[in-house]
Amino acid sequence: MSLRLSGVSYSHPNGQSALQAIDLQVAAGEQLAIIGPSGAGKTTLLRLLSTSLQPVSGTLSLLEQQPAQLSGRALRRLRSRIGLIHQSPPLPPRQRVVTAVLAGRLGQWSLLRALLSLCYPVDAAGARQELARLDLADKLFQRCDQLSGGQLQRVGIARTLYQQPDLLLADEPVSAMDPVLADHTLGLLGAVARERGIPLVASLHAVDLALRHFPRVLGLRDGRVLFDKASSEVSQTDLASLYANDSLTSAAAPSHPQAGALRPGRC
Ligand SMILES: Nc1ncnc2c1ncn2[C@@H]1O[C@H](COP(=O)(O)OP(=O)(O)OP(=O)(O)O)[C@@H](O)[C@H]1O
Repeated sequence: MSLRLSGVSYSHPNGQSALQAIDLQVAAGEQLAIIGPSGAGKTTLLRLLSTSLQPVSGTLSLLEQQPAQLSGRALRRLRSRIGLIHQSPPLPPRQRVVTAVLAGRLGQWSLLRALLSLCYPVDAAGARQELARLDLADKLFQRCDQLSGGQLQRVGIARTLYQQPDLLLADEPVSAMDPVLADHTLGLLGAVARERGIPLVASLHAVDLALRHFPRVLGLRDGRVLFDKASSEVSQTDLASLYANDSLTSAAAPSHPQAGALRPGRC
């Protein structure tokens, strides 16, 4: 099993609980979308899976290793095998796109090669190839601060694909893209994961994209798994329960008599 969580809980340092008793298993080659309302814990879960956070309780196993038990060096090696696509990629504004993409392999290169790559692109052809798959080859030598939000998101994706990870994670990877690009990009991520036989786990706000591109969907609400099933089995009732917002519904109730239609079980 590529990824296994047993009874995993996480609270932020200020005491805010974000995840409670999560059980989850994802096998090599599986593709899972995480959906749920704002604040449900989707980003927190992905940060645990990328080892940037540690569970406060429960056990987490990634690529057959338990991050909590690894030495600093072994943890760095594990991290170099996990690719996380960020909603807003943390790219230095003045950095050239080619350098940003090549940085995907910094964790795998020798110190000398990594330093060289920061000064001079050691594999511009490789970076161009990844960018071309995202229709961005013409931006190879442009600066990151000269790109749109959707273009930056694609540079972040090219960087993670260039990394060639064994576990592919994505946090709202297409939130800044138009519908056609979003569809193309999710199709590409799915195809890459399939070709390489690696797991893909992505959080998405666009439920239609999650259901269309992912065979399995996990609904997260208030830090708990509400459902985890084949996308073909996700019902309108599941979605109504997942996204029910009692405070918005009751706030709207006095002036909008129809607001009751938003309540679970009425859709
Ligand atoms: N750094 C932090 N410190 C304290 N609480 C946090 C922090 N980051 C997130 N939280 C809280 O943890 C919970 C889960 O947040 P998380 O960002 O994982 O949700 P999300 O499902 O990704 O939301 P969104 O869809 O809005 O991005 C929320 O209650 C949030 O307020």
